[in-house]
Amino acid sequence: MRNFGLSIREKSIVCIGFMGVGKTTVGKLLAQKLYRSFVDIDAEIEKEFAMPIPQIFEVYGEQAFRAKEKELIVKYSQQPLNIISVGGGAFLQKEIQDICMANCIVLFLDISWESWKDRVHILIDNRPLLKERSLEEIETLFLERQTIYSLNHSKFQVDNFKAEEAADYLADALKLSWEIHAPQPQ
Ligand SMILES: Nc1ncnc2c1ncn2[C@@H]1O[C@H](COP(=O)(O)OP(=O)(O)OP(=O)(O)O)[C@@H](O)[C@H]1O
Ligand SMILES: O=C(O)C1=C[C@@H](O)[C@@H](O)[C@H](O)C1
Ligand SMILES: [Mg+2]
Repeated sequence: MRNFGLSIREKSIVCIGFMGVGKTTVGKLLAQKLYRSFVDIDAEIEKEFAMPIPQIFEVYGEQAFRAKEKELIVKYSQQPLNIISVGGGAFLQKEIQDICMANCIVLFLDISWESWKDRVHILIDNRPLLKERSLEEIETLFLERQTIYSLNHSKFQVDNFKAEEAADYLADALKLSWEIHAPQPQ
């Protein structure tokens, strides 16, 4: 699908960031506030394989997971008016970076390591890449991934925001930027 000519208000918004930062939680709330469709790529992948992510990794391997991740992001990023939450590793793939940067507004949800590490216990069961690692190794992965996420159009620091507050702030900021970008009446 070609989407040349989408205005900034029509472009889909892609939420990127480390596992557990809140892409799914905040992305879903943001979609409600902006009356957009919400797409969670991890959930779409689970639907396609008809099994949860840890099982996909076990049965088909990470490579098959990454291939499906790319296929789905290519599809949804070219549609207008979606809020798309991608998995924490999606932006490691150059083709995904390129297509999202070209077609969408890429929003990096950032969090400090200090805040993130308090969440590890609620995340570990469903994230195969966390299960294999010690806390020190997860911190290394967290820091390495920061470079990947630094490719974005906009960044929001979630540390001191509840999910609902973050979504409210982002919805207001986006609406304001759309007003500013809109052609002014003569
Ligand atoms: N702003 C927040 N404050 C506190 N907890 C939060 C916040 N946002 C999300 N959470 C909690 O953190 C956990 C992970 O959130 P979520 O699943 O949205 O992360 P994610 O970025 O989508 O992760 P993944 O990359 O693995 O898909 C959930 O239990 C969620 O309730
Ligand atoms: O950071 C990652 O590489 C991942 C994050 C999750 O959202 C899932 O996409 C999967 O567990 C891999
Ligand atoms: Mg998620």
